[in-house]
Amino acid sequence: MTTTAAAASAGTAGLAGATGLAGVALEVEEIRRVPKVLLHDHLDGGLRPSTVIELADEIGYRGLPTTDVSALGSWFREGASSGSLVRYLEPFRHTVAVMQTPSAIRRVARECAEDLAADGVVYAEVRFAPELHVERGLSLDAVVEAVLDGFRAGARGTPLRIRALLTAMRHQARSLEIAELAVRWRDAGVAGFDIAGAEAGYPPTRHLDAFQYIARANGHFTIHAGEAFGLPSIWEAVQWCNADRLGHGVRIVDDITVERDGTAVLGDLANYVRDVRVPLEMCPSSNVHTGAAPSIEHHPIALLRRLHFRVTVNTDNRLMSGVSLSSEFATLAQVHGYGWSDVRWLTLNAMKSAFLPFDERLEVINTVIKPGFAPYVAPDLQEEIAR
Ligand SMILES: O=c1[nH]cnc2c1ncn2[C@H]1C[C@H](O)[C@@H](CO)O1
Ligand SMILES: [Zn+2]
Repeated sequence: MTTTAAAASAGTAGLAGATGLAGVALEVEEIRRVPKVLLHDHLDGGLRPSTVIELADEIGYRGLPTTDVSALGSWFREGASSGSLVRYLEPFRHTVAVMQTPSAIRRVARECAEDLAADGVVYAEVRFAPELHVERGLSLDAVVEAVLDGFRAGARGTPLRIRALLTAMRHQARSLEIAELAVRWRDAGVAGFDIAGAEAGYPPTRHLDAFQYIARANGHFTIHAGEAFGLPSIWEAVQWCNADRLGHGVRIVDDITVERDGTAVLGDLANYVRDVRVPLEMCPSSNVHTGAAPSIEHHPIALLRRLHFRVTVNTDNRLMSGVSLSSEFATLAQVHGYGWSDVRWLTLNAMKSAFLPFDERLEVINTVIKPGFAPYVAPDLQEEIAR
């Protein structure tokens, strides 16, 4: 199912979604071969289980629930499906515990870049919270330096371009400091800023000074919002903080009513988010695991994609959710019938929304993404929706 002929029949970029040839869902191995873009992936949520065990052994960390590689992978995945963001976040204490020295951080970052490149990702923004990696005395700058070193080493010789986003933990009070750190490292591989962690009780406006600092420095930021809390969180992120993108943003569907005949009526906030093309960094499996969506089948991505929101597909935490970007697309293909033109549309959405300079985004689109999908999407289906 990888020929042009097969691709020519592989669905439309239109409203109905699409499957591969004759309703056959795209396979993960095929999806791995097309160029993809990842905007929302946590460094401390994507370690290889074997690396967690080896690093724990090196530093004498005794807190792991098991030292069997396969059992540890399963343990992380099982813990993730808790239906609650707060519980979903608990296992990060183990990955963070083994990422406290420059060599460990460098290794995790290098392997992250290697794994993304092997999955066919050509542009990635990977985020982490520097403040979580200072337990053994590292400075915030040393943490960032180690990550960027690792990214460079892992991406060397591959088509992957990789940048870091610096995350501040929303329940802590270091966001301004982290925003300053992001601006300090902007020319060395840091593309932007973010806040993450438990959402309920910690609204985006709590960190307004950090966002305003980034804005005054002409920088970019995204905000985890509308995942474990609803519209007020999205509204604050967009209208008070002026977020460039929304991490998840799934609860924007609370501002959309679908009539019996399928007609969708958008509220003011949903209209605004769609009108100004606020990119939504959707992470389907993670959203099911944290309870932000009931299932992949009933995930808001289907409606939002149908309504032409600026939807993108992401992994969030490859270790905890047991996914890769290719597997997320394969799951969507299987459950929602997405075909090559849908994968291409979602990929173009992501590249348009990247925190890279405009000319570099255009270069990736024109020299990597469009040629990479050309064998799979018939020319008449390659028209993408404006903006
Ligand atoms: O989906 C998420 N929502 C909120 N916070 C998250 C999510 N995934 C990971 N995090 C947290 C846990 C990590 O330790 C932190 C920095 O990557 O970000
Ligand atoms: Zn996230």
